[in-house]
Amino acid sequence: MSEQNYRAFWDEALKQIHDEYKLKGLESEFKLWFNMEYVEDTIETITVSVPSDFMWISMVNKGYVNAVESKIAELSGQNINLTYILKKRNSQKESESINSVPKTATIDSENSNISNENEIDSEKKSAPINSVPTFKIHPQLSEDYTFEKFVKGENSEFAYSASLAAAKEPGRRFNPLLIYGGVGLGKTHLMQSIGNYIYNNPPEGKENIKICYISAENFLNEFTFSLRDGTSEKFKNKYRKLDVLLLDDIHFLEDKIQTQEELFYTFEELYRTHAQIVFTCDRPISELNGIEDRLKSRFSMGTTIDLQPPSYEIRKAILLKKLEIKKKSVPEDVIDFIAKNIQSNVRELGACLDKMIGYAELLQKNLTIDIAKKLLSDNISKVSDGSISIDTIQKVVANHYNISLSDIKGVKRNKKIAYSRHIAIYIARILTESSFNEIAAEFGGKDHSTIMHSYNTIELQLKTDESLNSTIDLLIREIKDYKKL
Ligand SMILES: Nc1ncnc2c1ncn2[C@@H]1O[C@H](COP(=O)(O)OP(=O)(O)OP(=O)(O)O)[C@@H](O)[C@H]1O
Repeated sequence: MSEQNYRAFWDEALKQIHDEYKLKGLESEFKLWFNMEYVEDTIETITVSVPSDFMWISMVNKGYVNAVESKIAELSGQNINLTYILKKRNSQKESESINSVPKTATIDSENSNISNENEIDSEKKSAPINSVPTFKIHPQLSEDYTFEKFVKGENSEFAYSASLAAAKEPGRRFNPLLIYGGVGLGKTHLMQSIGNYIYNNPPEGKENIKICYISAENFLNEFTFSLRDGTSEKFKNKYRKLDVLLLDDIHFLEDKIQTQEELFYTFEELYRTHAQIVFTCDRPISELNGIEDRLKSRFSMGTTIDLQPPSYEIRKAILLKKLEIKKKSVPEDVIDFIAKNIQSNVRELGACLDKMIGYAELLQKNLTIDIAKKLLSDNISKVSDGSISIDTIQKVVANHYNISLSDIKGVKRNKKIAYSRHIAIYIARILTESSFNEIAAEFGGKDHSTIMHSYNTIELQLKTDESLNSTIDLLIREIKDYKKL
């Protein structure tokens, strides 16, 4: 079935549902619950964009997604699943700016040995940096995550090569592929690069290749909804017939026994059919708790890659690459300063760079080392100051939210207490070098995945909530001042 055919059914289904709601005087309900936009389709799936993960889960929960699927089935005679991506907030692509990079300020000769361009078949580039019209965008993959945009260093050499090999020969030599390592080191970037490469260079005879990228958390959610809605057959069909499964953050499945069982059978079927399977995890499989042995053995039966933090040279190269992509410039000594001080998390490295660029553009100022020191003081102490204790963080956050210290460490689920606890856990993770397990021990011996969930909740919210950003900045200042007293 061609894209155009499904598109027509989609339009007609939405029109008919809209008419039914109009008739009942429920126009605003329609606007709220059918706020989905068609993106593209494959043989069995239509991808739509929605405003948020929460919105999608509610649409599924309340049966609106099912209503659209049924209407399309009624009109087309085909069982088509809806799947979603998030609506892009604004169309990126800053093509010009006050700081547009002079040609000489892109990756320089000093770093040219770490360019990846020559390693990717010159005639089959999956995602050239300067956007090329032929690059096909997969609805679940970010076009920013390609091999060309990944800076390879000694920390990631094997990870990069194995991922590229898996992408070139899916389902063959590196299958399954497991990439593990700390937060923000590029696991998702490599995983999605594999997806983007295969999507743009499918093996012969596989032009309609079925690729699915999903976080383990969303896999679990979708599976749970399918059980509740009696659509588990549909779920099985969707995942067991894939050509490529990219499952991110499998540590999330600790103690989720039923989902593990489903994943086990999905794995067996995909492996049998030579589908390419890629997993990421925040630690070695041997350190996962609450995962069945048979699944652990499947996770690690192929190639396992340990992604380490990058060296200073690579951090600098990553910053330069990001500037090249954004077509921006920042003075070399400022780049040096960021690369020297932000050591363990590439995501934070990028965030610091964005902060500097944003400042320079907003105030139309030239960046200097002094401005950099001031602007990044919070980030820098996050990694260099090992003297802040979790106890101090708990006290300051508890005091800020006017709750007791025992509550912040305890198990009460009252909204205010649980939220303050999430924030304290998030700050503990970024201000100290404690692992999730160490933080768990300081919060009354909670499960490590509970701590990770708290961290992820706040991290996600920070992406869209400006006032939470200010609150966290304020708390960090209070914590540092507390330390000085
Ligand atoms: N070697 C690299 N070259 C270029 N960019 C990189 C590199 N490593 C990481 N990044 C960038 O850092 C950011 C974080 O990477 P990513 O999300 O892949 O990390 P992760 O290991 O999956 O993190 P998490 O543990 O939080 O899931 C992304 O913007 C990614 O593009």
